[in-house]
Amino acid sequence: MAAALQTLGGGIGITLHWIAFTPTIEQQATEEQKKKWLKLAQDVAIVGAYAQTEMGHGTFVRGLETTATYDPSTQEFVINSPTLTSTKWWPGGLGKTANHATVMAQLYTRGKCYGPHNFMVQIRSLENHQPCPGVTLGDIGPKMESNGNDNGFARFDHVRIPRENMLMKFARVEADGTYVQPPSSKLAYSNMVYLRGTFVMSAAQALASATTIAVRYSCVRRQSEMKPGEPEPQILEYQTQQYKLFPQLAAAYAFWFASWFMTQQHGSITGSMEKGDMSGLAELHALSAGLKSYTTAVTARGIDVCRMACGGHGYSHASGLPALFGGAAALCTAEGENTVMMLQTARYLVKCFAQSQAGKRLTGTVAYLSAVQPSPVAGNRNMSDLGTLVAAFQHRAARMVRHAAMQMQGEMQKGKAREDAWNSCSVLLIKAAEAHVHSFVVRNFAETVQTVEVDESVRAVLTSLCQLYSLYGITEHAGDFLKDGYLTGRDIDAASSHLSAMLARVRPDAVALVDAFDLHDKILRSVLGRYDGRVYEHLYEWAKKSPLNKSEVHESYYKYLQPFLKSNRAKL
Ligand SMILES: CCCCCCCC/C=C\CCCCCCCCCCCCCCCC(=O)SCCNC(=O)CCNC(=O)[C@H](O)C(C)(C)COP(=O)(O)OP(=O)(O)OC[C@H]1O[C@@H](n2cnc3c(N)ncnc32)[C@H](O)[C@@H]1OP(=O)(O)O
Ligand SMILES: Cc1cc2nc3c(=O)[nH]c(=O)nc-3n(C[C@H](O)[C@H](O)[C@H](O)COP(=O)(O)OP(=O)(O)OC[C@H]3O[C@@H](n4cnc5c(N)ncnc54)[C@H](O)[C@@H]3O)c2cc1C
Repeated sequence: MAAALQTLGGGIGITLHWIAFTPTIEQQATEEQKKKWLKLAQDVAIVGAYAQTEMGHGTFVRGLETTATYDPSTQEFVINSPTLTSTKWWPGGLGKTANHATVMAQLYTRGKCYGPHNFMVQIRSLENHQPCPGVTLGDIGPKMESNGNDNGFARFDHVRIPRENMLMKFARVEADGTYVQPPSSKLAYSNMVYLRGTFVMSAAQALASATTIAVRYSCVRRQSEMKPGEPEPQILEYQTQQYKLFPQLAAAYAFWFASWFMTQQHGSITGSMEKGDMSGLAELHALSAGLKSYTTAVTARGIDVCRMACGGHGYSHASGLPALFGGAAALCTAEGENTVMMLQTARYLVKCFAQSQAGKRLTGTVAYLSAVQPSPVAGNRNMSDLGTLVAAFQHRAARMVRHAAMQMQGEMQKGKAREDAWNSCSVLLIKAAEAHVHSFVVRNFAETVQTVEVDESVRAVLTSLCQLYSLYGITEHAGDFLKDGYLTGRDIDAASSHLSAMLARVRPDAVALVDAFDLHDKILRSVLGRYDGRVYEHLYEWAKKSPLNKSEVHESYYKYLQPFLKSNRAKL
């Protein structure tokens, strides 16, 4: 249904109805409110947008300008866009599709502001789809990609909604205007944590799609001579092609397994929160923010590597890769801009580091920060052993977290305010947080391949993929591992040669590994990645359907080229 609506004809965007609007009702509405709106949303009897971001603010939620002012005399909230920059801007489906929106607005009652809260607002008539009184709507215009989705704008001119339209599972406003505090002010942000977690799977799926396309095409495409006089080889026989694609393939599996962990963590921690135990919220926020940032950034870069590995045809929309890249690029900005998200993870790590310095035993994804020895133990390590590789990534992350935190402490000891010290160390903090997430992904990958219930021959292939992913990470970031002598130059050389061996080891299983994603041609939408491998015939058919080929001589010839040529000839 959603796909049909989305493809029916540009301008219909129902994605956010499913991934943001409906989950917000599920997570932030009272049972009473769910009875009123949840089934309507699930049955698509209403279509919703998640309207949080404004023209002037996306990252800084506490800086949002839209207001929801409680009027006890009528028991209503007045939703208002006081400035141009308060115009809601970007929400998917807001421009032309949605007739409802959850609107994030600064809640005012009894003259006091209680910060951002979510409100259900009907924005279009259910009869004729015209904007409701006081509501101005529109599409924000063409974007880098996903132009079938009507990301829109909305302005509210003192629009009145019933008190009951404030999503009140956590915080409440009583009929007389009394504000009732939530267990945590951050619970209003809970759907962002959820959505960031789902982005890890979106990233895995996007990278799985791109590697499926590029690996399959690399088996169809033959180019050049590896040895004089021999037939042109499949381009996947070139080690450089394997070095481009197999680390991305390994990352797709790594992120797929990380998303399993994220989903399990989200379920267990939100389950505890339902019972009033908020202790897991900070770790859940840090993990979802870090994983979202890390996986989407690696995926966007990885898709472009796959695009380039397909040569000219990779640059054609026939490959499906430019669209995938555009989508994945969106994931780097949407749902929490990647830098800001990684800084959130860094904030948590600095806090945990201080706690471990004070003697607290750390648990969860940061437990290793307490356990890792500060002094490196150099020596000839077995760089093909997964345990050795995991330990190396954890040592690197612990060292970088410690270094960033100590730098910050040093800045504050010099008299800098905490915020200034934070800002002047934020590049170090970002790198430390990235190393932390990278070590989590490696550890989780290793634990998954060792425990997942599969045939031993499959486990062997997955283990090689995990070694490849880890060795690639070590060789790409060698300096981090060499810095304190934890790894030696000989270790790095050993890692490089093991990596080369893993490329050759994975080669025979590469097609099976991408086929295992089980991505139908209809999902891949790629001539290069077709399951039947009949690329060239379908590339020609695809090109012939280009709108430019509707006429043999395009109208632009008569309008522009012909007079231009004629005038130039007349000058000869
Ligand atoms: C095999 C099957 C395959 C099938 C398919 C295959 C094919 C598919 C192929 C590809 C698919 C994918 C590719 C294509 C995709 C194309 C689609 C394009 C995208 C579509 C989707 C877009 C959706 C986007 C929706 C949105 O963007 S909604 C708006 C999102 N906005 C944000 O996220 C705002 C970010 N900002 C913030 O969250 C906050 O402002 C801040 C940055 C966190 C700062 O907040 P604040 O100032 O209040 O906090 P701090 O002062 O920094 O910290 C105070 C303490 O609060 C804690 N904190 C902060 N936030 C949270 C939180 N959320 N939860 C808990 N705690 C939080 C913080 O840790 C501090 O705690 P302390 O203890 O340290 O004090
Ligand atoms: C495809 C797409 C779909 C979207 N869908 C929705 C939707 O459905 N609903 C919705 O509400 N929103 C949506 N958004 C908006 C999205 O959530 C915001 O764009 C995103 O949160 C980033 O905020 P911003 O645009 O204000 O960027 P900014 O925060 O202005 O980022 C600009 C730069 O400032 C930097 N920066 C900002 N703050 C800090 C800081 N504290 N420290 C260091 N650097 C900082 C950033 O790192 C970045 O480099 C969508 C966006 C896109 C691209």
